[in-house]
Amino acid sequence: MPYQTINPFNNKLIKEYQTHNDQHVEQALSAGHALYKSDWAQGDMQQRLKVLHKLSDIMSSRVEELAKIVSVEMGKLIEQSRDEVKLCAEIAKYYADNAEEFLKPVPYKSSLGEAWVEHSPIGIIMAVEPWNFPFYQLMRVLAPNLAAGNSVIVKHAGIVPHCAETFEKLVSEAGAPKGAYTNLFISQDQVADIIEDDRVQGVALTGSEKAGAVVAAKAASKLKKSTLELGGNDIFAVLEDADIDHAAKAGAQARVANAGQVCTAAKRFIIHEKVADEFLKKFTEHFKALKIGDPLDSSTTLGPLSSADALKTLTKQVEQAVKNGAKVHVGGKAVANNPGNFYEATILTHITRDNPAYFEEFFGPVAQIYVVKNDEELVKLANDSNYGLGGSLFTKDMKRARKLATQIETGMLYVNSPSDTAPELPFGGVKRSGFGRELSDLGIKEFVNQKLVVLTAKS
Ligand SMILES: NC(=O)c1ccc[n+]([C@@H]2O[C@H](COP(=O)([O-])OP(=O)(O)OC[C@H]3O[C@@H](n4cnc5c(N)ncnc54)[C@H](O)[C@@H]3O)[C@@H](O)[C@H]2O)c1
Ligand SMILES: O=CCCC(=O)O
Repeated sequence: MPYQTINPFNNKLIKEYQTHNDQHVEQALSAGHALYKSDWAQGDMQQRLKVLHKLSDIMSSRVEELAKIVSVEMGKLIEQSRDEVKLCAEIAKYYADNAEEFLKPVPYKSSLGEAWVEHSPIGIIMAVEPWNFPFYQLMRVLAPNLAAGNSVIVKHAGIVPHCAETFEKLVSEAGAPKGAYTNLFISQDQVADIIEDDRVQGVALTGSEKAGAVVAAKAASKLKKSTLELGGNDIFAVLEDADIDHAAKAGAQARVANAGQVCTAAKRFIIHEKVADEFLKKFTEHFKALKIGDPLDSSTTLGPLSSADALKTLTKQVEQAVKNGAKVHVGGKAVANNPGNFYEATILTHITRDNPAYFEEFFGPVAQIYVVKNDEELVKLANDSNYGLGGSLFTKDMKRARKLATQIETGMLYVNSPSDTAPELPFGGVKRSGFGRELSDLGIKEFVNQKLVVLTAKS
């Protein structure tokens, strides 16, 4: 697998990276394991939290430089890249400030004696990460695991090596010792070898269903725990009492942010029939007003897809959807005569259940519109999905919103806002969107030994 930086705005190759061989892999495993056995991991956690504080400060002070690396490498609009870097700094600070509280021993009342559960590190965690948030995905794994005392080895996506290398340098500059965080430019076979190694005790993957199934199966074959953050086909439901101006604007943003390449992007718009025409009209206006261009130009509102392959996949998906009866309301093809990976902001209607598009995740600026008569139909359609990641719901009736939120089968649901993320909120899904949680107190407890100690009456 090549590791290359190609600017998606013009498809110019910027740099190719040398891959790591098995000797490099062994060095990473030895360093990570030695660190896990050392006072760094087993001793006072303050030394680790200090590194996270420093990492947060470094990222906060270098937002512009880091954001530019993201935008050039995978095409994210510069303002969104800045937000990603700031979010990383917030996550590092959040765990620096809260990890001690999260990992303090928890007492249990028991007739057997004084009992508590303490939290200790377990060893090396192998992380496999995607390109769509090339710093944030790394921070979601690094921050809680560094705080907990686990060593992290990362295989990032082949199209974001500059981000991968830069993040490793940032962690090192913040004072993390050798072995705390190692980036490897390796193949899928090497990932499998690492997962097999006894020094590795956990596997975290964010990416596609296909990659998740392979990597989790490998982890399971060696009886190792994994967390999977996979794809989504999130709903964006608009009820008849919603503020339609607000919903249409938020919906457009929720579909096209990061050029639509977000796991929790709004993908299936489910609109109550009484407001469907009004919503579609306003939503379409927002799509038509989008301006494609250089992600580094702050007036651009729709950037390129991350790679030529991503553009090819999305183009095929829309063609296939149309062949199976979907109607193109607006957009519907790659932007003509452009050297970059641009796809038109697209709205599809008339998608029936026998259309493959009904169950597929479209990783790009393509919205699907469905119209329903009532809440029962809404819930049925929302839950008729193999995925269950996030979703959002627009209504003024909070009683109805609470009821619907409970009925919809997802790991996350936002009312009157697009899906969002924050260090203190658990992130993850159900069904084929994966299992386990990142961020918050739940995220830091995925890869720790929750060890019971009992001082019995005989002690
Ligand atoms: N739930 C979440 O938090 C979340 C976040 C971001 C992206 N995603 C999902 O990720 C997908 C898009 O990302 P992608 O196209 O880069 O996904 P991908 O699965 O192709 O790649 C993700 C990572 O897995 C690696 N990989 C792929 N197959 C592998 C294998 N067999 N063994 C080892 N490593 C392997 C890739 O090289 C990359 O590093 C979408 O489905 C999106 O919804 C989910
Ligand atoms: O693509 C997945 C991550 C998106 C998010 O955390 O907001």
